[in-house]
Amino acid sequence: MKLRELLNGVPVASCAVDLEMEITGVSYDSRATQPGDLFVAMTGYATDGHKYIATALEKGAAAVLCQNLPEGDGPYIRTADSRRALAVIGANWFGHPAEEMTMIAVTGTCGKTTTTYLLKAILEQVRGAKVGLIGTNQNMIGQEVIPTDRTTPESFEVQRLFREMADAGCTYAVMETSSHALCLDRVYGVHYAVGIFTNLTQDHLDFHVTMENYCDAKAILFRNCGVGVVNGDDPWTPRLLKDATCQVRTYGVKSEADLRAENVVLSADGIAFDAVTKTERVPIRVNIPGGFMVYNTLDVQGAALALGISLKDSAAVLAKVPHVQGRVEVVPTPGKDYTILIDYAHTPDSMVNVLQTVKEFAKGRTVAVFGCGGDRDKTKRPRMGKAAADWSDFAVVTTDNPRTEEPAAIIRDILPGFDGSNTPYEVVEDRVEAIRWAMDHAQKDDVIVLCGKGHETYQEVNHQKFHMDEREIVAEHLNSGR
Ligand SMILES: CC(=O)N[C@H]1[C@@H](OP(=O)(O)OP(=O)(O)OC[C@H]2O[C@@H](n3ccc(=O)[nH]c3=O)[C@H](O)[C@@H]2O)O[C@H](CO)[C@@H](O)[C@@H]1O[C@H](C)C(=O)N[C@@H](C)C(=O)N[C@H](CCC(=O)O)C(=O)O
Ligand SMILES: Nc1ncnc2c1ncn2[C@@H]1O[C@H](COP(=O)(O)OP(=O)(O)OP(=O)(O)O)[C@@H](O)[C@H]1O
Ligand SMILES: N[C@H](CCC[C@H](N)C(=O)O)C(=O)O
Ligand SMILES: [Mg+2]
Repeated sequence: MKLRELLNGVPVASCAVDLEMEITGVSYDSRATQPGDLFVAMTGYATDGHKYIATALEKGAAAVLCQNLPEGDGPYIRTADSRRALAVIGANWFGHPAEEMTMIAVTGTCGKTTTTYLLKAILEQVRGAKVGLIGTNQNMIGQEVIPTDRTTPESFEVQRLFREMADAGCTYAVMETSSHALCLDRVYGVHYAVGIFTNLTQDHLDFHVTMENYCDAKAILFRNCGVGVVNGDDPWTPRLLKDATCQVRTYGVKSEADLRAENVVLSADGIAFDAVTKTERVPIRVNIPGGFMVYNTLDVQGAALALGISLKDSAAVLAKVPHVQGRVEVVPTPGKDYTILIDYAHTPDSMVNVLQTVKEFAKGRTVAVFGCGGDRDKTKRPRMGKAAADWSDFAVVTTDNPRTEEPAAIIRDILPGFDGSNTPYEVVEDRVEAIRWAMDHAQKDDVIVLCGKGHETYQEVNHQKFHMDEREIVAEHLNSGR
């Protein structure tokens, strides 16, 4: 593609390159640069892409787009914001694939992954559509699974995925847009037909610093969508919508929302309620337990309504939808008189939610096995400790993904959450041993909740991922005769 076409829409401050030059690829990481590429240098949080301009040129980059011009002459193009430019370049390179599909984005602290799966099922079954999905567990093109490392990939990869989806015949793309993604322009320039807001509770304050900033990052979505389907019960919603440019449809249980849940019945194996709008009342049943699932169901049905799908049609799909991997997932424990659940609760609010749900229905004790991620918001650690202290009968405090931190130091941050509580706990640093410990000490009718890892089948230590699948650990321990 000609450089001129690739830079269409990118504000260029200075340019020392012939714009008619043919560019054969785009890279933003010098380790992946190929001859003929446009290398985009971005200032980062760990390092600065500008430091790698020389390496990229040595590897054959044809031109460099940057924010700060290096000294001396070179094939340099300067722009004010290279991260934002990368998003525009991605859309140009892949031929604006998002414009070929109906785009739906989900943001919020909890419930994004769950919401995307439920909505994908509805679009497939009601519309008979092929649907693309981008999110934490995996990316999908119809039923084809593409593994992922992050909730929302870098802008260029997002655009690549959109292209693959559109070429494969997807007419809808449903995606999670994390607050990092919105803040770091990973979806800059993408216009969504529908944007969904689930809720806002504490997470990622290492990055956003304040809850207000965190909310304002999520708010970006509502300046880039046609209809905003938002949680009317969430205290952050008014701030979220302050500068919104979309139509707004609210859902909720407590508020006078456009779509409401009435007569809510929670049980150990699911939820039921009446979905109520101004004009109709439709009974809903979903076989996934948890009070929070009422909200996840309402936001999905609100989005489906905005896309022209009736409550009755979405209800029929929701009645049969399977659980989402790693979200309130039951692990088989044949022959045992206790239950084990895997759940992705890794924030204070999600821990309260899942433990509260379990406590309501468990005949025996609710046992929480949990740790906290390293290189993430440290202030959520004691609050996750408090969630376990408040909502479990016994806790096993262990490791999550320590990343570059000392596991013992992370655990030290968690334990003050138990101050003033009578809830007993045991510290077992090694997560495999912690799971075995909980199983060995299980009492009749206990429900052991393995919090935090959900679908993850690895543990990340010092930039390296080691295989660790909680389902396998449980099965192996049972097979070992314990
Ligand atoms: C805080 C954050 O999100 N950082 C992301 C950001 O990194 P960064 O800008 O700090 O990059 P950097 O490492 O400083 O490097 C700067 C530039 O130099 C380049 N470089 C670097 C080294 C080199 O040898 N050559 C080179 O060219 C890098 O490619 C980059 O372009 O851009 C990088 C490129 O896309 C991402 O890999 C990186 O994600 C890191 C790994 C990360 O952990 N992100 C997490 C926090 C995240 O994004 N999480 C959200 C939320 C999850 C949820 O709640 O669901 C997500 O969407 O997954
Ligand atoms: N609507 C909700 N409100 C509060 N907690 C929820 C809600 N939905 C799910 N949860 C809890 O949060 C956990 C994560 O759910 P899910 O993966 O759907 O959220 P997410 O927003 O995609 O998370 P992430 O930020 O990691 O991508 C679940 O395992 C459950 O414990
Ligand atoms: N998307 C979240 C996932 C956290 C999962 C948990 N297992 C952890 O490592 O803290 C994050 O990157 O903060
Ligand atoms: Mg997710």
